[in-house]
Parts: sequence; structure tokens; C-alpha cells
Amino acid sequence: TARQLPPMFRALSWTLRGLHCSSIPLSTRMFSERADKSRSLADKVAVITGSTKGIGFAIARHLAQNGAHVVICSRKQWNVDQAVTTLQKEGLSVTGTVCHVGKAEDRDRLVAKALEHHKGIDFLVCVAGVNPLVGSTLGASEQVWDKILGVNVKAPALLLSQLLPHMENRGGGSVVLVSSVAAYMPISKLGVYNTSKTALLGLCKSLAMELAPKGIRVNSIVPGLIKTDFIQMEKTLPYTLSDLNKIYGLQRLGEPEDCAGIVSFLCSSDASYITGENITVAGYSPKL
Ligand SMILES: NC(=O)c1ccc[n+]([C@@H]2O[C@H](COP(=O)([O-])OP(=O)(O)OC[C@H]3O[C@@H](n4cnc5c(N)ncnc54)[C@H](O)[C@@H]3O)[C@@H](O)[C@H]2O)c1
Repeated sequence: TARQLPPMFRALSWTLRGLHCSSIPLSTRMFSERADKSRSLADKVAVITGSTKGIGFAIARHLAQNGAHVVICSRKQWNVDQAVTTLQKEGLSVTGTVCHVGKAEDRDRLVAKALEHHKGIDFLVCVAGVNPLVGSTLGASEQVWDKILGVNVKAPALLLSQLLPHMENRGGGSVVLVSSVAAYMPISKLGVYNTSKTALLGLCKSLAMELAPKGIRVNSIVPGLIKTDFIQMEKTLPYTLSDLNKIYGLQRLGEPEDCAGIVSFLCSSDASYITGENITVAGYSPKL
């Protein structure tokens, strides 16, 4: 296989392989070839929740371009199939399964799917998040509290506890949680969601401390406003882009890809001495 060749021939082999993939768009091929040569995540297995679109999908693509085998998931089979097909057509090593992260049986299925590949798991990236409520915090029903805290906070911890033995088998690993600037700077009418994202910052610190002796690093990213379907509901809030530009230094909303490179880095050995950090990806705000 290409991996058994000396480095110079290996690089040539990847290039030739890329050139033969004529169905893959040139821009994607050039990017994949560039990523293939470094292959910083080669032979690693990554599980990414909520990864069939938006931030999760961008992270899945980036980790796979860096050589990882990526297992994607979300709640609908059709979305999983579509995302897997898109990434496989780009020559990436990706499989997927349906998983509602709040359901124990779905998490079991996700773990089993991930173990099909290398009999071990190296990375967990928890992206799946919900916000069914725009309204007053104290007006939120118990059902709403349970749903938001269940999916956004409890599920990452429960899924990690299921994956942990398989990460330990690999001698360590990296976990990345996805919080939000709402954790630091509450967004009005999203009180329960804000609270869930603040809880994730604490979860990150606690897990980092508990898992450090096992060589498992836990960090979180803290995105600002990123252009995905998730912020459609923000249309109901009293913000315009120019309001936001007063808050965000780089004068633009983020793209899902803005969150992907940092996750790849946090998974890689370049970040081997970084754990328990909450890293803001929000175009700079003096208010954070
Ligand atoms: N877009 C932003 O501005 C922004 C900012 C800060 C944080 N975030 C966080 O980023 C994460 C991803 O959001 P996005 O903007 O990419 O949204 P998105 O709606 O584009 O993607 C969310 C993904 O999560 C999946 N998902 C939702 N509930 C799930 C569940 N119970 N089980 C499994 N999958 C589930 C969806 O199917 C989808 O694939 C969320 O946790 C969100 O809180 C988003």
C-alpha cells in the first residue's frame, strides 16, 4: 500500500491517486492532496456528532482531509446518507449512522459503527446541539430544560463514557466540545441554551482533569455567530449584521470552515500539551 512506500514515493502515489479521481472537483482535489501529504491524523478514528451539515460537517471534512477515518451522524438516515456520499465522492474515508445523541440505544449504535474501522477510537467531537426555545428562561417548561440540557450537556458526557474504554485501548485521545459565545455573553431570550453552553465550559474543565492521567485531552471551542441553519432562529431576535459588527472585530459572520482547522489542530499531536482550554472562534470581541 502507499503507506509502505518511502516518503518521496508515498507523496507521488497520493498525487497520482488524486489525479486519477477525475470526478472530484479540481479545487477539492488540490486541497485533499495538500492535506494528504501531511496526513497529521492518518490511522486515527474520529466520531463527530451532529455532523451532516453546518459546523459538524465542516469539521468532518477537515479531519478526513487530514487523514482520519471519520464517523458522522445525525438524527435522519437521509441526511447521513447524503453527507457520507458527498464526502466519499471527495475520496475521503467516511462512514455514518443515525444517532440521536439523547438516546442510549442510538449512542450504542454509533460506538459499534466507529469500532468497525480500526477497533479503537481516537477522537470525539461533540457538535450536536439544540435550542427549541426563544423566550423567557423562567417560562421554560421542564420538558424544554430536559431537552436542551439532555442533548447539549448530558449526551456528550454519556457518549464519552461509552467511548472511553475504546480510547484507552488506543493509549489516549482527544475530545472537543462545541460551546458558544452565548456561554460568556448571554443572548437574550435564549437563557436555557446560554446556560447549557456555560455548563459545557465547566464540563470541559472537569473532564480534562479526570482524563488527563489517561492521556485523553478535553478542550472546547466557543464559536461566535457562524453562518449555518442554526442561526435562522436568530432572525427572530433584534440583531442586524451592523449591530453584530460592533461586537465582532473581524466585521463578518463566521463560516463553518472557520471552526474546522482549530478542531483538527486540537486533535493532532501538535496540541499534545493542551487540555482543559475553551478556545473562542468568534472574530474577536472585546466583550468576551
Ligand atoms: N451557528 C452558530 O452561530 C453557532 C454558534 C455557537 C455555537 N454553535 C453550536 O454549534 C453546534 C452546531 O450548530 P450548527 O450551527 O452547525 O447547526 P446546524 O443546524 O447546521 O447543525 C446541527 C447538526 O446537529 C444535528 N443534531 C441536532 N440535534 C441532534 C441530536 N439530538 N442528535 C444528533 N444530531 C443532532 C443536526 O441534525 C445537524 O446535523 C451546536 O451545538 C450549536 O449550539 C453554533
